[in-house]
Amino acid sequence: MTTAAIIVAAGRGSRAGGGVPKQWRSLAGRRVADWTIERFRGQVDHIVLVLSDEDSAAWEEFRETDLILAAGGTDRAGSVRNGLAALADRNVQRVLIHDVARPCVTTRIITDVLNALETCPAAAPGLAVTDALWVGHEQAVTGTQDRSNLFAAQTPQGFHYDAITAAHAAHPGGAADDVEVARAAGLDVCIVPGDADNLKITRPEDFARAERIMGTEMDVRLGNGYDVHRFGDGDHVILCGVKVPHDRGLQGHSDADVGMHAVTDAIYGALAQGDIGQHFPPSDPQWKGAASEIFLRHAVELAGQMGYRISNVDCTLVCEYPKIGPYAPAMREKMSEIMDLRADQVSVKATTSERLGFTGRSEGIASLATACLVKA
Ligand SMILES: Nc1ccn([C@@H]2O[C@H](COP(=O)(O)OP(=O)(O)OP(=O)(O)O)[C@@H](O)[C@H]2O)c(=O)n1
Ligand SMILES: C[C@](O)(CO)[C@H](O)COP(=O)(O)O
Repeated sequence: MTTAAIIVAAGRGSRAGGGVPKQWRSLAGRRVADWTIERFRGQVDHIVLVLSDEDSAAWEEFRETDLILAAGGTDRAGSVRNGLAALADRNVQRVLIHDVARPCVTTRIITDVLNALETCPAAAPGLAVTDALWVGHEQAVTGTQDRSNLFAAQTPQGFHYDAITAAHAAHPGGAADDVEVARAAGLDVCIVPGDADNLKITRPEDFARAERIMGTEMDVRLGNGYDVHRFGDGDHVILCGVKVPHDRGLQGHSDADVGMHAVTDAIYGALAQGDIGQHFPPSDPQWKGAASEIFLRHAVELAGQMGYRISNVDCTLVCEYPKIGPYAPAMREKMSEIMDLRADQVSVKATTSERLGFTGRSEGIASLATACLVKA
């Protein structure tokens, strides 16, 4: 089952003011769009970002990433249609459509919408209206409105891809959201619980509220990892996923990738979920000679399941030889690919121990790592 998210980000944010469209303004240290994109990483297979032709710097920037880009339409629905078209050859079954202006969306909401799509052709978060509702005219109450069965609509709104694509193609226009488009095509829409914190930044004061939400929910975790492997016979070592020629090999039950083991343990540590030995016991013959990326992928998956995203990882290799510098870029690239991070979120560096101790005598290689995880 292939799942995609379409983040519509082509609006001008006229009600929010501020000189630049709201999605490019800063919120708790990052741009609104960066927060929103981050929320969907690890939750879906593809992310489409719909951008206005006016935002040329964003086109330049995001062209270099794994995001699929699509051009904005003249209204929100037009942007959604272009986002759907950008997925035409990706064999997508489920699609989530989300406002870039809702950066506080939670993993819980995304998961609930996806789970609801198992049984419903469409599903979306709604917030039951709790305030009394009035009808007003010229600052005077002219009537009241029964609030029972009323919901405030939120995003991401989720659909079966073929059904919502057909629904948009058939719709005459003017819909407030994709649920309205889906219902016009006869699709049943299930409501999952929304969240008051999943606000859409619309007016200038919404930035302060979103910052407060970000601030209160910010859960940052650090973990450290340390590992040592002894030199033995061989003509290469595997370090951070890269084969490095050397006149000795590293001994170990798996491929003895001391760097990747330290990074994996740092992630387990941040999650307070033990260490590699607990998850992949050395006594178990199935891990004999195993590629260490199996362990790292497991730790990353566990982080996602627990609702954390990896913000950055820093790994230090301690050895006199082999020289790490020439291989460090490939190591960063390999580990960033495994962890689904950008290369600038992964650091690999090395130091000697001035010929002191077991690393100084070239009896083995040690590695230390730190991982920073943030509640997604
Ligand atoms: N032509 C458009 C219009 C809107 N949107 C997106 O649709 C969402 C709707 O939220 P809204 O608050 O209406 O955004 P804006 O249209 O940017 O805001 P405003 O109406 O204040 O200009 C936003 O993510 C916006 O970027 C879009 O992708 N393409
Ligand atoms: C789709 C939406 O977020 C549902 O609440 C909303 O309708 C889009 O924003 P707008 O202010 O109605 O344009």
